[in-house]
Amino acid sequence: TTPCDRPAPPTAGLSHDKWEIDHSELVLMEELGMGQFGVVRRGMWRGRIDTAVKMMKEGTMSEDDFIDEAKVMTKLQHQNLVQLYGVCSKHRPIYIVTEYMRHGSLFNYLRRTSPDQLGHAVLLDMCIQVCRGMAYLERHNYIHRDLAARNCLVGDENVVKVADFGLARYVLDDQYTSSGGSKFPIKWAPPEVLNFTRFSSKSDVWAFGVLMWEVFTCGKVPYGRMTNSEVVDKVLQREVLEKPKGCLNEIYNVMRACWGHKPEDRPSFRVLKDQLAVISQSVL
Ligand SMILES: CN(C)c1ccc2c(c1)CCN(c1cccc(-c3cc(Nc4ccc(C(=O)N5CCOCC5)cn4)c(=O)n(C)c3)c1CO)C2=O
Repeated sequence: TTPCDRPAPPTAGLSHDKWEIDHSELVLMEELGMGQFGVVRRGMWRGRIDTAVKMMKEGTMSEDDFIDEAKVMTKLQHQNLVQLYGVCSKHRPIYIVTEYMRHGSLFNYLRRTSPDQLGHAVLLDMCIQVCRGMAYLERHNYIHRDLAARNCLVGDENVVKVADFGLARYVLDDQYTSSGGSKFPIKWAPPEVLNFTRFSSKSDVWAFGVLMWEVFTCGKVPYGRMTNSEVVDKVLQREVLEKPKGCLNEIYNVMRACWGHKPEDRPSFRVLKDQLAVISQSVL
């Protein structure tokens, strides 16, 4: 009998775990930039699906731990999260294959897009989209650990999605992972992270407040040219970022709520989402 008549053996498909992508199904294209783990290129998957492919540079990532985590990450699905499609882990370098976002990072998009195209309604909507993605992660007890405009991506019609959530745990470069390191995201870190590297969804909320400041300044660098140790002193002395020029008081008040000194002083993303929706409907 032809094989298609016989029912597939129960093990069919299990050998190829569904998060495992076959190299032969990917056609690599132009470089998109350089990340924590090395080069990222655009890729075409199965002839028609636009993807971004991170090619893991040796020694940049704890690979086995990540491959275990990839199973969990592929299950995190939301319209404001950059979707992890899967990994090519059968040989080195490992590939991480995700959804492709045409306009690149939110930070660069804010800086290169003219101000008249970025009215306050658009800026607030971008913050609301990031907040929706983060509220989904919060609901799934998933901590980003490096939320910032540089780690969000922009698609068509000003769609914004949160990217690279949870990857900070797999970076091997201790200049990035230790709070004293030159690459640690000090300007997005709350007091309990500066003092004890105690990450939580409430430390993500602090970072979200800084991301809102980045958005409403159209891509300025928080605390300007201050050194990391100057920023640490300011934050521990409860000084916060100033109101962006022209920013509505209601919107700045939300940023300041995200910068509550203690984690319990800060709202959850769930509460933030509702607060931002009210502002969006009433004043804009
Ligand atoms: C540990 N943490 C927090 C990490 C780990 C790795 C990475 C990051 C953080 C963030 C940076 N990063 C990284 C590096 C390189 C690419 C991507 C990256 C870039 C994309 N898209 C684009 C599209 C266009 C352009 C572009 O060149 N332009 C210029 C012309 O006008 C349009 C925009 C750039 N990127 C994209 O879709 N993904 C999914 C990832 C990403 C994001 O993924 C990483 O790979």
